Amino acid sequence: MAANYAVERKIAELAVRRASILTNKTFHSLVKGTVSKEDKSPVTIGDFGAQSAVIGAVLHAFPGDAVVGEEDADVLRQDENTRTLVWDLVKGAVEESAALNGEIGTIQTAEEMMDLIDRGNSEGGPKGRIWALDPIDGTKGFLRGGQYAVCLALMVDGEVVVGAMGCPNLPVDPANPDGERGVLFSTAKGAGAIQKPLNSSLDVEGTPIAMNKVTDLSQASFCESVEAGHSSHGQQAAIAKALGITKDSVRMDSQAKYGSIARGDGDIYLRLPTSKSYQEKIWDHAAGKLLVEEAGGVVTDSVGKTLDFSIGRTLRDNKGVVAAEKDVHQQVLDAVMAELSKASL
Ligand SMILES: Nc1ncnc2c1ncn2[C@@H]1O[C@H](COP(=O)(O)O)[C@@H](O)[C@H]1OP(=O)(O)O
Ligand SMILES: [Mg+2]
Ligand SMILES: [Mg+2]
Ligand SMILES: [Mg+2]
Repeated sequence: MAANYAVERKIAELAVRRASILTNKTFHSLVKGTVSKEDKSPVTIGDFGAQSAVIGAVLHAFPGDAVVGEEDADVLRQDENTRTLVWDLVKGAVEESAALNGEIGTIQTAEEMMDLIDRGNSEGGPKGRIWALDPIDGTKGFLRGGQYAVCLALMVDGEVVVGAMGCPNLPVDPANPDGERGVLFSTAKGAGAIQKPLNSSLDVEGTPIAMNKVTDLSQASFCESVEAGHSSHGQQAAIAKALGITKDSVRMDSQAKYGSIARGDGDIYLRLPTSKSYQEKIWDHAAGKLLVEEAGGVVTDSVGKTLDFSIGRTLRDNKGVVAAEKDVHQQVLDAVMAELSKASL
């Protein structure tokens, strides 16, 4: 029988939830009011804190696993002020989440916190159990008070089998954008995808999510990056035109885009390369890709190749992302390839 990874999925949910408590606190205590300054530290603090909160939980449950995490603790080891700030936040979030989350491993000292952050140093690869972690995905969104996500996935022998994503600023009900915020998405291969409020009690199963069935592509809508440097808005507009799409794109930062289309809030996510040299990172796509697939979608790169998570910390053999409901993915991909063939990238 195929493994169902139910325990890993549960731990991933709890880990991401603990880190989301921390990033939320970081925003409210440090970021607000500093956004206009050229000060990167608030987001850096959130990144470090969230990485230790997640890795601590993952390795408490699965001590033999490896982790590919975006950050390392070099700065914290050198800079005592930043270290103290991060440690205060981590201590607080670990205590606060213990009541909500049950026992997912404490973090006792600042040293232990830094060691946990540095356990994210796996080189990835095709063998064994490797977690991919983006402690704050969408740093620009985080600083704006917009969308960002804590993203965690488990890969086994190079294949993504579990994904969890905390989106603290995403409305629970897309039809009620001013209502409760904070969504936890999770998925496991073959088991579908769910969402639940981030602050749900432990026994809440969550609501299954599914992509919209698109019968007429001209009625579809795109979810795209806010940042023009991350995905070409001009080419996206040309592709929309070729497909007869007239609805405005929904723009948001981070992998919340994958979560949004997975729950039918938007239909298509394109990431169109803006430079030849940028290599997408595995932690920027692993959880989101499985969420979309388990909600009825297909995810490829911009020439139709599957995303290859087995070759290290990056997706260096892939260019861009095309995510859409499975029955229309090919049609969207054809329009993408036609448009990109016009460019000299
Ligand atoms: N030139 C680039 N092209 C594509 N993605 C990028 C580029 N530079 C940074 N990113 C990554 O895009 C992700 C968020 O993009 P978006 O919110 O637009 O989808 C982040 O993970 C960010 O990395 P980083 O986390 O290092 O900032
Ligand atoms: Mg990222
Ligand atoms: Mg990040
Ligand atoms: Mg970053």
